[in-house]
Amino acid sequence: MATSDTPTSLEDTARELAAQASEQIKTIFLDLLRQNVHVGENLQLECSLSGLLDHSGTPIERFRVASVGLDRRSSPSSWKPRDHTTSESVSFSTHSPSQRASKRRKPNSGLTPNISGFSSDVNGSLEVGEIFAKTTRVPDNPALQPSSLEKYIGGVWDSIYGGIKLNPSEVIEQWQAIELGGQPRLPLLADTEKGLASRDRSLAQGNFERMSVLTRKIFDDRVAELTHSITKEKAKKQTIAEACVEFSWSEKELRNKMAIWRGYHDIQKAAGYAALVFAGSGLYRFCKYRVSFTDETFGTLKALRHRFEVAADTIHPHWRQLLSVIGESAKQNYAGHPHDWVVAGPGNEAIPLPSTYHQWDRDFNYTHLEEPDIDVEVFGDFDPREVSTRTTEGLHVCDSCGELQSDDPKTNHCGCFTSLYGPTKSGYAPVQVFRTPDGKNNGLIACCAFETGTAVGEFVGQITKGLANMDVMVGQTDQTTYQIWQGRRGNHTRFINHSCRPNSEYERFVWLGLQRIVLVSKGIKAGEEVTVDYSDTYWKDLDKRPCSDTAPGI
Ligand SMILES: C[S@@+](CC[C@H](N)C(=O)[O-])C[C@H]1O[C@@H](n2cnc3c(N)ncnc32)[C@H](O)[C@@H]1O
Repeated sequence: MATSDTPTSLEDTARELAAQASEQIKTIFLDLLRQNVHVGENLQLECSLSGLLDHSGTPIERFRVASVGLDRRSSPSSWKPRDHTTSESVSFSTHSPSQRASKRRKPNSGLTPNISGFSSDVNGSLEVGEIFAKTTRVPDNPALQPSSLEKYIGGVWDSIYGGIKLNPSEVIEQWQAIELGGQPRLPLLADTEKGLASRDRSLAQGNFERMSVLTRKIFDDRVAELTHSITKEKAKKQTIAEACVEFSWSEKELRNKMAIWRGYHDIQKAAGYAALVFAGSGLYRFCKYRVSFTDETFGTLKALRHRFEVAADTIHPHWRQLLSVIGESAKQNYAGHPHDWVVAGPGNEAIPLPSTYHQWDRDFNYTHLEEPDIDVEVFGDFDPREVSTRTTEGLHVCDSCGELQSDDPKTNHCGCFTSLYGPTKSGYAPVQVFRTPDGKNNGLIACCAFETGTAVGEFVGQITKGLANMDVMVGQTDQTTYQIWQGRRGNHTRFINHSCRPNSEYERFVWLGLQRIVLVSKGIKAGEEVTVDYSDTYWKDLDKRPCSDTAPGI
C-alpha cells in the first residue's frame, strides 16, 4: 500500500491507511469467498509500506510494518458467515423426511481481519515526523465520503437490530449536557409553533432549539419579512448575516449547519423520527452532502417509514419517550413482538399478523417461540432431537468445526452460527414479515444483507409426531423421527416462501447434543425476500403449485 499524496501527520496517515485497508480487505475477502477459496487456520495479513521518503527526500525501500493473525471474534449483532460449514442441507416436507441428496457446502469462513490489531507482530516502527514531508492538503478520508442512501438505510437497520440498549433518560441527560456545551448535534426538530409558544419548556431550550427554530421558522419568516423591501437573494443574505451574529458562527459554519438540519427535517418528514433516532453514523454525511436527495430517495424513505417504526417500537418499546423532549407524542404505534406485524401493505402501514389469516381462520393466532417447544404429551421427558456426540471433559465437541461447545464464554470455542447459539447469540434476526405483492399472502423480507453461510434463523416450532396433512419439517436422528410444526407456534422461518431459485437452504446442525435445523443464507441482499426450496415432495403432496420462481425485493 502506498500513498500518492503525502499527508501532514502520522495520525492522518494512519487513519487514512487503516480506513482504506479495511475497505479493501473486506472486498478482497468477499471476492475470495465468491471464488470458493478456502481459508486455513493460519491466515496471516502481511503489511508493508512503500512510497516513504527519508529526511533528504530519497525513497526508502519497502518497509514491512506488521503481520497480523486472524481474529475469529464473532459479534452478536453481525450476521456474518460462520467459520465452519460442513452440515448437510435439509429440505421442507409435508409428510416425510424427503431430504435432497446430501450436499456438502464448500467451507467458508467468518473472517474478520483485525485491522486495529496491526501491532500483533510489529516488525518495525515509524518515526513519522522525520519521514513524511509536510504538505498543505490532507486527502479525503474514504471513511468520510458522503453516505449513499443504501448505507444510510443500512445504518438505521443495523442500529435498530444491533443490540443497542436505548435508555431514553440517559440519552436525554446527554442531550442536556450537549445543549449546555453549545453543540447542537442531535437530529431533533422542535416543532416551531410549539417551540416558540412554550419558551418555558426546560428540556428543549438553548442553541439546540434556537437552531431548529432558526432553520425552520425564523429564517424563512425573516426572509419573507425582508422581501417586502429588498430582493429575496438580498433578504437571505441579510438573514444569514444576522443569524451569524446571533449564534457567533461564521457564515460557512452556519450554512453547513442549516443544510444538515434541513436534511434532518426532510428525512423526518418522509421516514419519521425513527429514521433519525436510529440513523447510525451515516446520517450526518448523508445530510451534509445531500448527493442523493431526490424525489426517488424520499419515495424510498417513505415506503420504509412504518417498517422502521414497527422494528423500533417492538424492539425498543421506550424509544419514543425521546420525542417528548421536543413536544412530540411518545405513544407507541406498534406493540408486541416484531413479527406480530405485517409490513409493506397498502398505504405502507403495518397490519396485525392475525388479520392476514382471517380469510382462512377467523381465530388465527400465532405464538412466537424462541426455542422449539416439545410436545410432552407425545414425548414425555424425552427430547427426540438428542443425538450422540463426542464429548471431551464433559463438553460437547462440534460435529462441524471440531471445537468445544458451551454456553459459557470461557469454555466455548465453537464459532458456528454464533448469532443462534453459544455465549454471543443475539436477539432478533433483521427480518420482517411482509405482504407479498403476488398472492402468496405473507413472506419474509431481509432488512440487512445476510452473507453466504450466515444463519437466518433456526426452524423453530412445536416438536411433535403423528400429524397428517399438515406443513411440517421432519427431523430424524439415529434413534427416532419427529415433526416440527409451525402452523400456530414458531418463529419467523414460518413465513418463508418457496422458490426454485432460493437464496437460503436448511442445514442440520448439532448444538450441545441436540439436533437443530438452521436456515442458512446462500447470499441474501438487503431488501430481498428470503426464500427456500421446499422440495418437490412438498408440492407433490399438496393440492397447490408454486408460483413465481423469483425472489423479488421490495
Ligand atoms: C410456510 S408457508 C409460507 C408463508 C405463507 N405465504 C403465509 O402467508 O403464511 C407455506 C405456504 O405459503 C404458500 N407459498 C409459499 N411459497 C409459494 C410459492 N412460491 N407460490 C405459491 N404459494 C407459495 C403456500 O400456500 C404454502 O403452502
